[in-house]
Amino acid sequence: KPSTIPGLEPTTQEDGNVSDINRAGSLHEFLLDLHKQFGSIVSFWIGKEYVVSIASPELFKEHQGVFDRPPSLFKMFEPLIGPKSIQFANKSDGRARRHLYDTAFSHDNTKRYYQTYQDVSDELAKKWSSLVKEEHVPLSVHMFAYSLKIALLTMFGESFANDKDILEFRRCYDVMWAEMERRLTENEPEKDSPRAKAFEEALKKSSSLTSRVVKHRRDNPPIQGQELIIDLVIKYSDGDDELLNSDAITYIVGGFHTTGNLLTWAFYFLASHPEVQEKAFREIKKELGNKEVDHTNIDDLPYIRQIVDETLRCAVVAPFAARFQDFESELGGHKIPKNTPVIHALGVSLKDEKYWPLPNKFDPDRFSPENVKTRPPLSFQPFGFAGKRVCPGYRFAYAEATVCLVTLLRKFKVKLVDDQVVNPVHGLVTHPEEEIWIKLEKR
Ligand code: HEM
Repeated sequence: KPSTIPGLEPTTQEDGNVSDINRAGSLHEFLLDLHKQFGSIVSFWIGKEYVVSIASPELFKEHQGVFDRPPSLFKMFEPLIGPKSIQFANKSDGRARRHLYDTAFSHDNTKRYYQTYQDVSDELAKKWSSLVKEEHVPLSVHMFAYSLKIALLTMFGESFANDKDILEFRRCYDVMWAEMERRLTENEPEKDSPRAKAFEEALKKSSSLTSRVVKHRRDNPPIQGQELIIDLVIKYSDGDDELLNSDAITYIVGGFHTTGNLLTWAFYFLASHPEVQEKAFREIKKELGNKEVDHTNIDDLPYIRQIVDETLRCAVVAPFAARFQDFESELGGHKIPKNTPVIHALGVSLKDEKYWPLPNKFDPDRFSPENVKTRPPLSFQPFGFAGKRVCPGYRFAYAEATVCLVTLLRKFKVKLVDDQVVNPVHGLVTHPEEEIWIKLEKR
């Protein structure tokens, strides 16, 4: 045993505890069980690799300065985001990229995206208005269309404003993402199999869409201070097109898949908790009247923020992050062998009964100012917490979700279609197993 950390012996030499993870349904559910059994620091084996997982504010604090991410745990996403993606960049390269790229999502720069959030929200509101009464609406289809359009417009610019390209990108993306999720539990497909070919074709098409945007941005550089993430990636990659494509797709994937799911879960919770929906509506009416939400008044909507926070917690939108150190270290009084991946079990800590009684209950009041004061800040870290490498898009996600919620909730009551069983699937991001169907009533 490489350390004194409690946990599992490998079930088989070859797979370690992979069969146990598959049996649990997902890494998140496996970790929920393991931490319940052994405490806030645990160990297990993925194949022949020894892995540690932590899930408490105290242990998170000890890891707060660690930047490097273990490449092995996210390897299966390499075909989609490319080996040179920021996801895999460590040390000075990773830090330099984050330093540059983060400027696109700084507090000041996020202000300029509000108009896009609003325009795309208005488009969706118009579509909802045109639906017939009692029509069944596929919630995640609508939320993903919304979040993809926003991601492409704000990160790639207006040259991607064409709905045909957005739909084409979406189609490619669905093929690629479905293949990535299959690879979590199945082997890679044979080289020339239909599955492999479909993946390659989708990747080629989406890359050619990206290349067109890059050419357009190179030919029409933005004025200083107006750079989007794509311009900063072009700058950093300095002619390395593989890096350029990798980081461009990483930001689109990071920005659209997560927020699409956040909004899907938010509307699902609101539809199943009409009293919360009414309270949100009253706040919007009282604080904004008919005004749009923007950076000057978003803080006047604390209850909407509570709903977003409770959605991130209760749905566990992103269940984990991870770090490693290339030297022997100590954590929770245990020695950690060098290069051991340490999972930050964000999702396990978001369901810790010590801080979240009845953890599966959706209750935005957990985030009232009085209740927030009773918990350590590291008990709620849905965007990660370590090494100045938290999710770069957290401000973006809050603002995008708020504009969408305000625009739609002030115009519609959202209800669930009866008799649905909604089950979460916890991959790298948590999504519903099947489509969630809603009905709309005009206010
Ligand atoms: C509900 C919304 C979101 C959630 C829950 C979420 C969650 C996360 C988490 C947990 C990480 C790992 C952090 C770590 O390693 O400590 C991460 C990384 C990342 N996120 Fe997000 N994210 C969201 C939205 C976004 C948005 C809107 C963008 C783009 C603007 C984005 C882009 C990224 C990127 C590029 C990384 C990797 C950064 C790096 O390697 O340093 N995410 N996100």
